[in-house]
Amino acid sequence: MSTSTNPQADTGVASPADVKEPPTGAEFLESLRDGRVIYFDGEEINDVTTHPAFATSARSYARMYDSLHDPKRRDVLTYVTERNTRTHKFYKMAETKEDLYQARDAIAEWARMNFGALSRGPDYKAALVASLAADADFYGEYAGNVRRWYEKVTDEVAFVNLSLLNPAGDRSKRPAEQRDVYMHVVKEREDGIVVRGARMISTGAAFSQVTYVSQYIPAGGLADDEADFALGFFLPMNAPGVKFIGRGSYESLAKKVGSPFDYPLSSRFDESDLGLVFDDVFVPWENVTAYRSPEAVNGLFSRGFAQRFTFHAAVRTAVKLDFICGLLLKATEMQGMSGFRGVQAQVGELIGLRHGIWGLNAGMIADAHPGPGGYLLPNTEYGMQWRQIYGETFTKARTVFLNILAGSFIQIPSSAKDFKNPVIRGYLDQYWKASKGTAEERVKLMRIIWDMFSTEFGGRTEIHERTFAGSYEANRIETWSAAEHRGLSDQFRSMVDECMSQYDLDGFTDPAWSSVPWTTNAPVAIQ
Ligand SMILES: Cc1cc2nc3c(=O)[nH]c(=O)nc-3n(C[C@H](O)[C@H](O)[C@H](O)COP(=O)(O)OP(=O)(O)OC[C@H]3O[C@@H](n4cnc5c(N)ncnc54)[C@H](O)[C@@H]3O)c2cc1C
Repeated sequence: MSTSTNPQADTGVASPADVKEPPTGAEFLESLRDGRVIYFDGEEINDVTTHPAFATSARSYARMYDSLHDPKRRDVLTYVTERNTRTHKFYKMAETKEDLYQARDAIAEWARMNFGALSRGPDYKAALVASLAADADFYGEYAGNVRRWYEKVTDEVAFVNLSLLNPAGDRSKRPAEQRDVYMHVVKEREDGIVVRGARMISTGAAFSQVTYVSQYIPAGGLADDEADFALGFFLPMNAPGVKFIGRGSYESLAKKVGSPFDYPLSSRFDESDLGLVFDDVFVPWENVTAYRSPEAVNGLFSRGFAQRFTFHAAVRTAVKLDFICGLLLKATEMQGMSGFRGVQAQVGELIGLRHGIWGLNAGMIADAHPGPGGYLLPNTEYGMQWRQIYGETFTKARTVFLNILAGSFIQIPSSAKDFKNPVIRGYLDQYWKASKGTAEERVKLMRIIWDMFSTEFGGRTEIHERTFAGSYEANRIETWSAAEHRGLSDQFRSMVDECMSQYDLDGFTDPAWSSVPWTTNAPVAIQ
């Protein structure tokens, strides 16, 4: 990898020492050719950089890596660590609010490159490794592994895949009753452990360089007697016995039935969601961060990861809402609707929802609080609220588009080829045009909106935005439990106690009110 002069090490001392630069896009793509096993469409594939289901989306991530070297973007995106490595700013464990502002801007810069479509770039996993490292001592004998993996992932800007959820299986049963499905340890060896079972979904797995596996049991966590399931470890994507099972590819669908003009998002921002099977996989001790410890595994979420991942997600989704607002503004202007009061009210409502997400993110920084290791965590409460409202916000946005654009969605010709046929084009140019825009411009815009909300890619987008950060119920239960743990609920209760202490059966107890004579025959003015 290339080196260059270091202008801005985070030691604060300008140093002429050589900086280890991040991977380029080409180096990133090369790293994915590691022989990993992905089952897709009835076959085993090993090279996602050439396979039609993944290759174009892989370039969207490569572009992000290249941007780390772009002189126009580098200062917004990167900082230089004390190890003299250049990396994305969100890997930094925040010491000041300024660190969080800088992280916000770096996350937003990357998110704008894909219009908020790629939810799990390497920066999302920075939320994970930095929260682990800030809290390394919590992992006891594995603290050294936690620190070493943090440094490795940070210095290499490694794309980490995160797998926390068990397959749907039978939700009425505890993990111990589902050993045949849920991943757990089956053997302890001198040099490591052997694990077996499956995991639900890993977004971005096809493009990741390493997997982190732990456990998240919504709204409660693992019990003490479920230690076989209480594991945390890093694993190379090509570890023997690891099998990934892909869902349908929207990129591949776009290639089969259309063109980038027809599927402008599906065709290049399909971030992939792969199921994971561990077919007796060996994990060496040096990769383990938690072993048979429900306490360590349950702690991951609340002790930093929840705060940092919701911070990342709030920025990414706020950028996405910027884009969605732009789509709505352009579509309503193009079709002569923007002067209608009812339309203005709906556009205004959507813009307001967008403000709400940016505002929550600003609150996460303004009201950041100390977390493990003394590092600053984005505010817990605003992060929890982002989890609750963003899914509904996305669905609301979709509803606004359906209400306003209605039949325009369907008045989209079958493919870009129609514009290339002079006979069809003649009719389209005449009858498919908008009040402000040619037929081609109008269809081009409608195709983005349709892809955002209503293609197979759009359907996946909605379920993703509603639940990737937890189920509807878990998101709300955890807001309640965080309020209990952080003393907020006691504050709420004490306000009620104060109110109730101001009067009793004999009247007001507080002199502010009790000093006024209480007359039961006070006149009631009726007008
Ligand atoms: C597109 C997408 C990408 C994802 N990417 C990732 C990823 O990269 N990594 C990862 O680890 N996970 C990922 N997930 C998983 C995601 O975190 C979960 O889907 C989410 O937490 C919801 O879990 P679930 O579908 O298992 O819902 P469940 O937990 O099954 O809950 C669904 C509903 O069932 C009910 N319910 C379930 N269990 C109980 C119970 N015990 N008691 C009472 N009621 C119950 C509740 O009403 C709940 O709202 C992804 C999900 C999606 C949709």
